[in-house]
Amino acid sequence: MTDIVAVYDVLVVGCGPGGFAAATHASQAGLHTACVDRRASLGGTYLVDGAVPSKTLLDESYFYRLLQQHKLVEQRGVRLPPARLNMQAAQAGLKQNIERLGKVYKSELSKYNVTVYKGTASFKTPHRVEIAQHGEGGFIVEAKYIIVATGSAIVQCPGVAIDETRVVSSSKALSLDYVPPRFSIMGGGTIGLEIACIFNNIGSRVTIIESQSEICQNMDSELASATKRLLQSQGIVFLLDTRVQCAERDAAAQLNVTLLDKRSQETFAHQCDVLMVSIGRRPLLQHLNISKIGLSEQDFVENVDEQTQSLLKFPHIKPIGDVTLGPMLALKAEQQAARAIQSILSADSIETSNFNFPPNVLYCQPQIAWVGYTEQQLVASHIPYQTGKAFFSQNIRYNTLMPQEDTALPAFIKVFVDSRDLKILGVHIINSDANELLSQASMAVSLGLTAHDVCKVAFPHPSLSESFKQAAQLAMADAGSPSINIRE
Ligand SMILES: Cc1cc2nc3c(=O)[nH]c(=O)nc-3n(C[C@H](O)[C@H](O)[C@H](O)COP(=O)(O)OP(=O)(O)OC[C@H]3O[C@@H](n4cnc5c(N)ncnc54)[C@H](O)[C@@H]3O)c2cc1C
Repeated sequence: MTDIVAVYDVLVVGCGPGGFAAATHASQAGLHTACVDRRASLGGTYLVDGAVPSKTLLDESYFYRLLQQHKLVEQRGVRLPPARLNMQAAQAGLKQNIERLGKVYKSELSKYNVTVYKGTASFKTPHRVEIAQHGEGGFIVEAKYIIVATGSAIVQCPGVAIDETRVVSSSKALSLDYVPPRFSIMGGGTIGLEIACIFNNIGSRVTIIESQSEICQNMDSELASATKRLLQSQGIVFLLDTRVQCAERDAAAQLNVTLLDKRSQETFAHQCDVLMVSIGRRPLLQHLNISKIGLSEQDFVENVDEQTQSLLKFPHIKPIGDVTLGPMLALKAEQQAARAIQSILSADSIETSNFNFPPNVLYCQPQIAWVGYTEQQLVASHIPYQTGKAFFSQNIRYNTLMPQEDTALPAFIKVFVDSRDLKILGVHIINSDANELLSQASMAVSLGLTAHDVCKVAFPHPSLSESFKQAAQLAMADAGSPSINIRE
């Protein structure tokens, strides 16, 4: 067997948000730590082909779209020359930014004395991992604990082969340096909708093909239908209850997509220049050779102690982030990383975080954000609730801001409270700054605050956040329940 080159307390496999957080926590706690990633740049999906490129391009493309709408800007006295878009320059700027942030990851790890290896890790024994580059035989490192933070990969669809030219993944879509005239997306979830907005903003004709009867299954139904109306008003076309059967390229390099209307059971043809497949993501364990140590993918899904992030079969192996069950979000990866390291240091002091209701944001314009129960969930769980809904059109700060596009969709914040004790159960927002507004809502839901608690707090004036307080007040006044019990 190849020699062991180093022995660590903790080896972290994968350096996305989860792996990075695990490595820095471990090293700060005095554990001898190393981290390995197979990509050229650190930062994982999040930095290289996920949140960072999608949010950057969303912002840039929205700015471009606003510049096209002279009337809005001119109302405020600004005169502009016609704006032109250079996608190659936008991509070059994005690449530079990703490289810069990748270097920040690297220098932070070096500051904390974490050894960084570049290569693909695979198990040799439960405590030994081989690190190889380009499929060549590598070297072995040994560790007392191994954190598996290898992330996720896209789910493929039979009959729709991804060639990364005409049929593309989200990673490829986010690196296109041209504007496809017709851009279609298979899947109306958050990732699909955000990328739809980018291409719609820069002038593609965008169609979303969704096999369900609604987009964004995990959203409150009022918010989901408002989102659909909003995006339709911006020009995006939705084909709901429609399934992609196959996609073939013709001699003219056009993509012919065969669609099935689930209601009529009839097939029809759809043409586009690029089709993005965005029907979900699955845990990525492919390169780890887990079968070598007698593990299966099932062990990572079903047989994990969530309190300590440990595999039941091998408690020293701790999966975190997208590779685990539940929402695939960077914040989950980071919180699980902290928990995994805490469990190594002392099983007694593990803090539990509220993962049941992570905050969610769809970064379209205006943004859609939500935390906690949806109305469907409240009804299904038989929880008595009261609702307060405040429109931002009544908010002073909102009225001092640059006018947003006329989307014919009123921006609002909706609060659900438990009728029995006025605990805030869910908050749902449409507003250009919804991501920032959601933080206080998330705090209220996680900490179990009541509408009464929120109303006792002084909010800055004028501020958008005052609408949260107003909605909480309205929820208290919603006389749905006869048995209101205000906690002091
Ligand atoms: C388009 C898009 C937009 C998104 N937007 C958001 C958002 O707005 N907010 C949010 O919270 N989340 C967002 N996400 C999800 C977020 O990116 C993930 O939840 C997050 O990256 C998961 O972190 P992780 O550390 O588990 O894995 P990753 O970030 O995927 O990192 C895993 C790393 O492990 C490496 N690796 C895999 N196998 C091996 C191996 N055998 N050896 C060595 N290295 C290996 C991979 O190369 C990768 O670098 C988005 C995702 C996508 C695709």
